[in-house]
Amino acid sequence: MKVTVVGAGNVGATCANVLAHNEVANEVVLVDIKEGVAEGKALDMWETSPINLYDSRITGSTNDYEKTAGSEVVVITSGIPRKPGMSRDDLIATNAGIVKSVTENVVKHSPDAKIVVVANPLDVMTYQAFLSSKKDSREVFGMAGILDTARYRSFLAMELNVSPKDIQAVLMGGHGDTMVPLPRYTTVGGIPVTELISKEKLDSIVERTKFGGGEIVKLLGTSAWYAPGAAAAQMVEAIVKDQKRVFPVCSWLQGEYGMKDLYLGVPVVLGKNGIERIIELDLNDDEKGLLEDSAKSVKSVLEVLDGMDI
Ligand SMILES: NC(=O)c1ccc[n+]([C@@H]2O[C@H](COP(=O)([O-])OP(=O)(O)OC[C@H]3O[C@@H](n4cnc5c(N)ncnc54)[C@H](O)[C@@H]3O)[C@@H](O)[C@H]2O)c1
Ligand SMILES: O=C(O)C[C@H](O)C(=O)O
Repeated sequence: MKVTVVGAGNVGATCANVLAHNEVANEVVLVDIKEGVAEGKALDMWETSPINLYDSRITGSTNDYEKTAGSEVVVITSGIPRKPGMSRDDLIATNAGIVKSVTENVVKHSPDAKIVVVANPLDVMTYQAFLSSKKDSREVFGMAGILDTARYRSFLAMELNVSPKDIQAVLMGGHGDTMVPLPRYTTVGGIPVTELISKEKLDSIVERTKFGGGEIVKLLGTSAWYAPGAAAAQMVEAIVKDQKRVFPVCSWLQGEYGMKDLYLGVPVVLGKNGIERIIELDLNDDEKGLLEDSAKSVKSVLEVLDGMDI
């Protein structure tokens, strides 16, 4: 079973490495537009197989989509990352065209693939892939919620000095600074987090989470890749192993949460058919207000996309 990762940069290469290392797929194909980069990184990864003891085959290709034919899942990471001082939305002018052409090539060779979009601005790039793929919306979705929730969970684990494994949380909304971590749906080994931490501390962790991407950009001069690559690989694993994992995923809403014709992060069941079910939580008025603000922010970027000639 084959999985393709398009974009052999920081996120794509990390994702491919996790997929091969964890034997999620027996064939991983890495594609990039830059001559030799995907081949070189794939070869370097394959040379770790005798050390790390895996046998997933990993190969690279410079823009030859024939090699991706018949992929079960395709992860689209191709696109420029932001630099300090930029917002994710500033990337739309370059990335919309890249996502469009890559999606068309992907679908031509793997018409049945589930497509996981990673390029930013995430919610709008996922919509672009949906438009360009002409596929069922349950088969085209975006990765952001697993990453954002992981940041939230990791910050809580540091603060409480507990294992991150024991922290469960829900985070919804767009992948921007208006994302909505939900303390009411956050538990530590089954205990509501609000019983273990002061409101002030929890509020500051929620704020840090919302700006978690920017925190890394400021430190590195480019955006994160270890956690994003691992998060995308976790989505691939849920699909190819039909795990029915419950994750926040950027999904096409058709009335859920009172929203229509919009990609936004919501909890879903992820399995072999892609998004198998959207879970609707009974949000309180404050939570609904925050989700609506986040949707508004995504819609303003969608308007930019609508005005573009790509
Ligand atoms: N959704 C998320 O949570 C999340 C997290 C991290 C990064 N991102 C986004 O993912 C994207 C990639 O980030 P990165 O750090 O890996 O960037 P990067 O610059 O390291 O890698 C991007 C790669 O895409 C390739 N590329 C560009 N156009 C292409 C095309 N038409 N076909 C194939 N390959 C092409 C480039 O050559 C480059 O190797 C960015 O848009 C970034 O903002 C999203
Ligand atoms: O912050 C970015 O620009 C990249 C990504 O969306 C992230 O959250 O790490």
